[in-house]
Amino acid sequence: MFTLTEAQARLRDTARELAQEAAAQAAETDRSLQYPWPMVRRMTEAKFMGLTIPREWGGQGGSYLDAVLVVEEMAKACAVCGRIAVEANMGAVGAVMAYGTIEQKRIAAELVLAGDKPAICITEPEAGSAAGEMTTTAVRKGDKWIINGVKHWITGGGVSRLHLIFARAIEDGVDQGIGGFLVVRNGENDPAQLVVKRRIPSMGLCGMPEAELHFVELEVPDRMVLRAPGGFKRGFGKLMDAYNGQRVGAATAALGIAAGAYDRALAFVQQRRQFGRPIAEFQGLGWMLADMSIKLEASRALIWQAAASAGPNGFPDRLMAARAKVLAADSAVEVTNAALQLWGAAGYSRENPMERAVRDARMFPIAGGTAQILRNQVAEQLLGRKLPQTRDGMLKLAMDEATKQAAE
Ligand SMILES: CC(C)(COP(=O)(O)OP(=O)(O)OC[C@H]1O[C@@H](n2cnc3c(N)ncnc32)[C@H](O)[C@@H]1OP(=O)(O)O)[C@@H](O)C(=O)NCCC(=O)NCCSC(=O)CCS(=O)O
Ligand SMILES: Cc1cc2nc3c(=O)[nH]c(=O)nc-3n(C[C@H](O)[C@H](O)[C@H](O)COP(=O)(O)OP(=O)(O)OC[C@H]3O[C@@H](n4cnc5c(N)ncnc54)[C@H](O)[C@@H]3O)c2cc1C
Repeated sequence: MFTLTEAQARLRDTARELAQEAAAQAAETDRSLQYPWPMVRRMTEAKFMGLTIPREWGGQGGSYLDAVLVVEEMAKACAVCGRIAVEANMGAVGAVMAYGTIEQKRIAAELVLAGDKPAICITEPEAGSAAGEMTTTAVRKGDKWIINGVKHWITGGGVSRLHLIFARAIEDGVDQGIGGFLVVRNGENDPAQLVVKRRIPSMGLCGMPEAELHFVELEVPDRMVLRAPGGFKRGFGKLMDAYNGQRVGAATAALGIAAGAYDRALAFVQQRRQFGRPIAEFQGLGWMLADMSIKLEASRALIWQAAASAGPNGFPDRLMAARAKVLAADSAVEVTNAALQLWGAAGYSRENPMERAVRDARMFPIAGGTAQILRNQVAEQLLGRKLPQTRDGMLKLAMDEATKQAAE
C-alpha cells in the first residue's frame, strides 16, 4: 500500500492542472498529426521534461514514482503528451544519467531540460522482439565509430534531437557485443548521415511521429559511446536494464489513457437515459464499470510498486516492470474498449474522445516488448532459468542438460 508524500501529491495536482491544457488540444494533435510543441513548451516550463534528471545537472532529482504520477495525469488528457513525459524522464535519459560521462550527461540534460524528448533506437525491420539479432553496426576507426543500418518505429524520429542508438560494436573486425551510441540531430554533430527516411502512418498516438531511420556512414566520436559497466559484452543487458524504466513509463501511459476513458464513461452513464432511466442503473453496465476500475487499480498498484523498486541511482526491477507493463497494456485495451461500448454510437464517433482512446491504447501490448515477450520474461524470472527462443538456443540447453545428466 503506497501513500504519496505531500510533495508527490502536490506534483500530481500540478500535473492535473496542466493536463487540462493538454486535454484542450488532444483532439487537434490527433487530427493534425502534429507533434504538440506548444504543450511541450508548457511541460518544459512545468519542469516535467527531465524531472528525473539529478539536481546537479539542473533537473529535479525526481524518482521514477514522481515521474509516473506526471505521466498518468498527462496521458489521461493527451496520450501523446503522456508518452513525451515518459521519454523525457526514462529510457535514454535514465541510461545516460546512469552510465554516461560528465560530457554526455551535460549534453543530455541541456537538451531534455530545454524540451527535447530523446529517441531510443533499438528495433530493426528484421529484429523486433528478437532485438539481440540487430544488424546495425558501429565499426571503430581510430577515435570514431562508423554506424550503418536501419531502425524503424522510432518514436519521435524527425522531432527528437538526442538519439540513443543500439548497434553492434565491431573492433578490429571482431563483434564485441551491443553498445549504445549517442547522436544529436541538429546539434553539435549535425549528422547528414542520420536520415529520417519516412514517417510510418500509425493507428493511434497520431501526433507522435514514428519513423524509419537510416544510418549511412554515420560518424560518432568515441566520447559519445555510452559505456555501461562490463563493457560491450554486457552492454545489451545493461542497456535493457535501463530500459526497464521506460517499460514502467509505457505501462503508465497505458494506464493514463485507460483511466481517462474510464472517467468519461463513468460520467456518461450517469447522464445518458434510456428506458426512462439513467443507463447507470443497468446492472450489466455497473459490472463493466466494476471490472474496469479493478483493472485500473491493479495496474496502478503494480506500476507504483515497480517504480518504487528503483533505488536512488538504479532502475526499476525487471520482473516488476514486465508484470506492470503486461497488466497495464492489456488492461488499457480492454478498458478503453469497454468505455467506448458504454458510450454507444457516441463512443464510435470521431467527434468524441472515446475512439481515440481505443486507438491510442492499442500500441502498448506491442511496443516496448510485446505482451508475449514480457510474459516470457516473467516466466524466466519465476522459473529462474533461461528460456531461449531460438531453435539453436533451445537445442544447446537440451544438450547441456543431457551432458549433465550423463555425468551424474
Ligand atoms: C531481451 C530480448 C531481446 C531477448 O533477446 P535474447 O534471447 O537474445 O537475450 P537474453 O539472453 O534474454 O538477454 C540478453 C542479455 O540481456 C539481459 N536482459 C534482457 N532483458 C533485460 C531486462 N529487461 N532487464 C535487464 N537485463 C535484461 C539478459 O539477462 C542477458 O544478459 P546476460 O547475458 O544474461 O548477462 C527480448 O526478450 C526482448 O526484450 N525483446 C523486446 C525488445 C524491446 O523491448 N524493444 C523495445 C524497443 S523500444 C520501444 O519499443 C519504445 C516504445 S515505448 O514507447 O516505450
Ligand atoms: C507505436 C510504436 C512505437 C514504437 N517505438 C519504438 C521506439 O521508440 N524505439 C524502438 O526501438 N522500437 C519502437 N517500437 C518497436 C517495438 O519495440 C516493436 O514493435 C516490438 O518490439 C515488437 O517487434 P515487431 O513489431 O517486429 O514484432 P515481432 O517481433 O515480429 O512479433 C510479431 C508477433 O509475434 C510475437 N512473438 C515474437 N516472438 C515471440 C516469442 N518468442 N514468443 C511468443 N510470441 C512471440 C509477438 O509478440 C508479436 O505478437 C515501437 C512500436 C510501436 C508500434
